Formats: sequence, structure tokens, C-alpha cells
Amino acid sequence: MSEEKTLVTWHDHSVARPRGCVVWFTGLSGSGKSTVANCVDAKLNELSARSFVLDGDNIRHGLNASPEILAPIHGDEFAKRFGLSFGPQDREENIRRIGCVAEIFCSSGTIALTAFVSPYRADRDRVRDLVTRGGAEGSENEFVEVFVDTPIEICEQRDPKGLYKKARAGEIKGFTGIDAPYEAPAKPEIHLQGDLPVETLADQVIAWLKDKGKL
Ligand SMILES: Nc1ncnc2c1ncn2[C@@H]1O[C@H](COP(=O)(O)OS(=O)(=O)O)[C@@H](OP(=O)(O)O)[C@H]1O
Ligand SMILES: Nc1ncnc2c1ncn2[C@@H]1O[C@H](COP(=O)(O)OP(=O)(O)O)[C@@H](O)[C@H]1O
Repeated sequence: MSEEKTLVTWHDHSVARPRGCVVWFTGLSGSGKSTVANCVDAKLNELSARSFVLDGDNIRHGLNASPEILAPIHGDEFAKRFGLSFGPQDREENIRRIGCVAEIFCSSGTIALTAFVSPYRADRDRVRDLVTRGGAEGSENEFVEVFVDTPIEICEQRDPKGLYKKARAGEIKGFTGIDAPYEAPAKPEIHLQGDLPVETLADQVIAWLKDKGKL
């Protein structure tokens, strides 16, 4: 990304806005979203491009914390009102909020790398619309949907948090891919075969960004 780009201030759209980009990784739990996103982040930093990863580790423990995390800190009433779990409506709100944060990063010229299951096509499409519409006239904010396509059998073999095992045992209800749906992207900009090596997948994303003039 060209370093001499002028950062736009919110109110002044007369300045050429930097080229923003949201790279939206979607896939089953354990498919490799965060690992690949962080590898892409490291490669972008080597190329002097400004990027930042948003994933469950930094978002679902703060901005979109669950009621279980909030209750001991803010009390049950607050937790019930503002905590987000994994029902369809809470996932919709989770992705909506993340989309707003990603768009803000994007509008500052940062490449926002988001890694969330984001199972519902409508939720992802709403973020796509926000990001592409969010740029000023003639800006080039782009939403790049990256499908991390890893068979559930491999995700279950990996199961780093033991959640698939708990879901299979009925200890977790509404787990994506087990007893909650995952709507695969119909036409993602990038389709990754999730069982290939991480470096190979990250290089595929970098090559796409270069090819599209984002770097
Ligand atoms: N019911 C259920 N379904 C799916 N995933 C669950 C669930 N409960 C907890 N987890 C863990 O939460 C991570 C998914 O959070 P996301 O914010 O990415 O989900 S979503 O986009 O709101 O669907 C996901 O982490 P990742 O493995 O990083 O994807 C899971 O480990
Ligand atoms: N391409 C890959 N090949 C082998 N193992 C991977 C690959 N991508 C991720 N992993 C491993 O799989 C597990 C889940 O990866 P993670 O990035 O947390 O997935 P997600 O963010 O989709 O839940 C981790 O233990 C990670 O090291």
C-alpha cells in the first residue's frame, strides 16, 4: 500500500480517501480462519501494508462478550441485555457490530482482516453492502469474502478447544455444522482449500490483493 496516501478525516471527503479493504474470512469453527488471517497479517506487515486482525479472541471477549463473561463483571441484568451468545439473532448482531468496526478500520486505509464463522449469507452480505457503500464517492473500499473451506471431518480432528466433542455429546447446543447451519458463500472472491498448508493459503490471499492493486 502506498505510504504517501493521505489519511482522510471523517468530515473532509475532499481528500482522496485511502484505498480501504475488508478481508472477511468465513468458515466452520476450526477451519483455519484465525491462523490464516494472522499469517496474512504478518505478510502484509512485511510489505509495509497496514493491517489488523479482528477475531473471536479480541471481539467475543470484549465488544461482543457473552452473557457468561459479562455477568460476573456487570451483573446478570446487564449481561442479559448486552451479552451475545450463539442464537441466530445474537450471531446476526455480532456480525453487524464487527462489520461496523471493520468498516471504520477500512476507511482509515487499514486492511481489516476479520475471522468469524459468520454462518449466515444475509449477515455477510449486509457487511459487504456497508463496506462498499461506506466509502466516499469514488473510494475503493472493497469487501473480499474468503471462504476457508475445510471439511468438518478435519475441523473435528483439529478441535483445539474440544468444542466439537462437547457438541457431539450434546453439552453445547446450536453448534455450527453440528446442530446449527453454515451457509457456504455462493461466490466468494477467494475460495481456500482449508486442508492445504497455512503458508500456501496466506500466499493465495496476498497474491489476490496484489493482483487487485490493493498492495
Ligand atoms: N454454538 C457455537 N457455534 C459456533 N461456534 C461456537 C459456539 N459456541 C462457541 N463457539 C466458539 O465461538 C467461535 C465462533 O464465534 P464467532 O463470533 O466467529 O461466531 S459467529 O460468527 O457469531 O457465528 C468459535 O471459535 P472459532 O473456532 O475461532 O471459529 C467457537 O470455538
Ligand atoms: N491450514 C492448516 N493446516 C493445518 N492445521 C491448521 C491449518 N489452519 C489452522 N490449523 C490448526 O487448526 C486449529 C484451528 O485453527 P483456527 O485458526 O483457530 O481456526 P478457526 O479460527 O477457523 O476456528 C489450530 O490448532 C490451527 O493451528
